[in-house]
Amino acid sequence: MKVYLGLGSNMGDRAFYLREAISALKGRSIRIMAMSRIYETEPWGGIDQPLFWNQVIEIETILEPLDLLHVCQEIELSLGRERKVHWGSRTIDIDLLIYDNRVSETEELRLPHPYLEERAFVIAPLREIAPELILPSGRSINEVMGDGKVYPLT
Ligand SMILES: Nc1ncnc2c1ncn2[C@@H]1O[C@H](COP(=O)(O)OP(=O)(O)OP(=O)(O)O)[C@@H](O)[C@H]1O
Ligand SMILES: Nc1nc2c(c(=O)[nH]1)N=C(CO)CN2
Repeated sequence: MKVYLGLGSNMGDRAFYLREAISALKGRSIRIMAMSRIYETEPWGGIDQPLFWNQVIEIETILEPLDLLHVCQEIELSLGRERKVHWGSRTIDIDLLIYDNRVSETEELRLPHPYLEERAFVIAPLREIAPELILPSGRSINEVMGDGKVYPLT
């Protein structure tokens, strides 16, 4: 199944956490198919906190959505992620953005990710690796967040 994951870090060595998270995903029935560049982004959500580094990856996996979520959560924990402030600082956050054409409305797992189209820090890197993507809403990736000002590091 084709899945897009969103990664974010705004604590400590952000490059290290992004790299380690991606390398931890490998081999757990997950293949990395594409990786965006890293984008340095203003915190979204109204909390005053350090700049984020964000990245989106495309993976191929046989894991079911909840199993994949649990793998991501284990990796977050192993990299020192602590749940404190909602939308607050974190060493690493791994979100399931899109899982094939699956829709899920449970509290534990919402697919597609509920804020997908409002977050330039997700849309810009996603557009980089999937420029032809049609989002689950039926809108094309180029129609959404065209005004979001986020830039890759390199
Ligand atoms: N698509 C999804 N990807 C990751 N987690 C999800 C998803 N949908 C629901 N969740 C649930 O969201 C809960 C809270 O996640 P988390 O603490 O990472 O929130 P957050 O990063 O502060 O906010 P956001 O979910 O808006 O990025 C998790 O326990 C998880 O079960
Ligand atoms: N720029 C940016 N802002 C955020 C991010 C993130 O990854 N990048 N994650 C959040 C919690 O989900 C809240 N705000």
